[in-house]
Amino acid sequence: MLRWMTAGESHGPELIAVLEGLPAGVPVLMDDLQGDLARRKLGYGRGSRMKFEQDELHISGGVIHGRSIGSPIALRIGNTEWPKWQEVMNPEPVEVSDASRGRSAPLTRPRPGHADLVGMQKYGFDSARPILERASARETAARVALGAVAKSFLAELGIELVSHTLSIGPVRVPEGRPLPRLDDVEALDADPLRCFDAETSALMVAEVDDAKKAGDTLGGVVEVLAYNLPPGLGSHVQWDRRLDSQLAAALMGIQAIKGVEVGDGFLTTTRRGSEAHDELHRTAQGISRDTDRAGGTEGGMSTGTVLRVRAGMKPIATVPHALATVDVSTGEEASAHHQRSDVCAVPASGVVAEAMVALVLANAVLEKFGGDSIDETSRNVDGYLAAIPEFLTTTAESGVPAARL
Ligand SMILES: Cc1cc2nc3c(=O)[nH]c(=O)nc-3n(C[C@H](O)[C@H](O)[C@H](O)COP(=O)(O)O)c2cc1C
Ligand SMILES: C=C(O[C@@H]1CC(C(=O)O)=C[C@@H](OP(=O)(O)O)[C@H]1O)C(=O)O
Repeated sequence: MLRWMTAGESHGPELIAVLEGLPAGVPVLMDDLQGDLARRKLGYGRGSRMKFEQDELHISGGVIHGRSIGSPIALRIGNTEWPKWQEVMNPEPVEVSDASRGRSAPLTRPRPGHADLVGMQKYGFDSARPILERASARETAARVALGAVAKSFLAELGIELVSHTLSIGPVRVPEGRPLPRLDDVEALDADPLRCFDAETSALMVAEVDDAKKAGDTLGGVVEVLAYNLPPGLGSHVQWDRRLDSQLAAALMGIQAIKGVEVGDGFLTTTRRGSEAHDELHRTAQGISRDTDRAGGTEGGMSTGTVLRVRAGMKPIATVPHALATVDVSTGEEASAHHQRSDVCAVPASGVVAEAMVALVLANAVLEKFGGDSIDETSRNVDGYLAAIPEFLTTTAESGVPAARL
């Protein structure tokens, strides 16, 4: 079983991440992890902090000479902005100097849509600072670094993940466009919105510009695809062993994600049964499906076709044209606090969603196949696949997916 956890505050000295249960022999390379951390900072519409803050990655445990050794992987991501925050966020009781006094002023005008108000009620604070520090999506850097490790494990087994942006606000990729594959990732990352359709991407840029000009923010939908999964990850026998339930929980666990769909999701509910499922056909290579409506799971198990999951992000809560709130220090109506923020962080959420899907899939692979070394896991996968009779095998190209929302 794979377990992971993160710690650290948005303006603290560093983020910490631990991944336990990874077999030995998995490549864990600084370049790969840094590469994904850099991808998470991409995207048109992000705020100024993405430009000046660096992710200072350290591998503190579990890796020797670029390969995992079976012990917990420990990662540390330093916040390069820490010097500015070390008085305000110091774990020791310290005197706050005049230079830091503005930053340490109590935040008493909670932002609707963020964790501020309910966090203050629940944890007994009269300032939103201790709440927003951990509620902030800065924490997703730690999860992306862990996800890069999980992706490396999956890649050793031939499993590949791609994430992309399907919509920003009302601007959507048109129905039916063939979806991106691993070869397209470089082009996707080069696109300002991580959208594979150039025409739609240009409209998305215009939408972000328009929202920014209006002092407003945007949400949208991202999709993660996983290619070359074996059939049978997850299980139908218990609610929490279903692969789709684990994917949904992991995606909903990303800040600001408010909906998850597997395959055609809610669209499926509008169809009749005769048009809702993926019919099976016999071919020379085994069993194939002409459609991919289910998105690669049936009965809570991977079917061996392409996995397709989507996550819907609400618009950023720190709206520059500040929302109405109540100042909790006076009880008076006020405008919510705002200094700076992203206009749109949907492309970054795609990279985070990819990391979360990678962690869930890596866990599901280990649950099914075990292995204390990557060679052992790999042998177990091969043995399982070889034992499936040819007439029951799902062909790799079954149900090639196309864009749908
Ligand atoms: C990558 C990413 C970047 C975000 N950037 C901001 C931001 O700059 N300002 C903001 O108010 N919220 C931002 N958010 C969203 C907040 O973290 C989120 O609204 C907050 O945690 C409350 O959402 P919840 O109700 O889903 O927890 C971002 C979310 C993600 C995933
Ligand atoms: C720091 C990151 O995202 C932050 C997520 C975030 C929020 O409220 O979630 C608010 C912003 O931080 P600040 O309020 O300091 O400008 C974003 O920059 C990051 O993604 O690395």
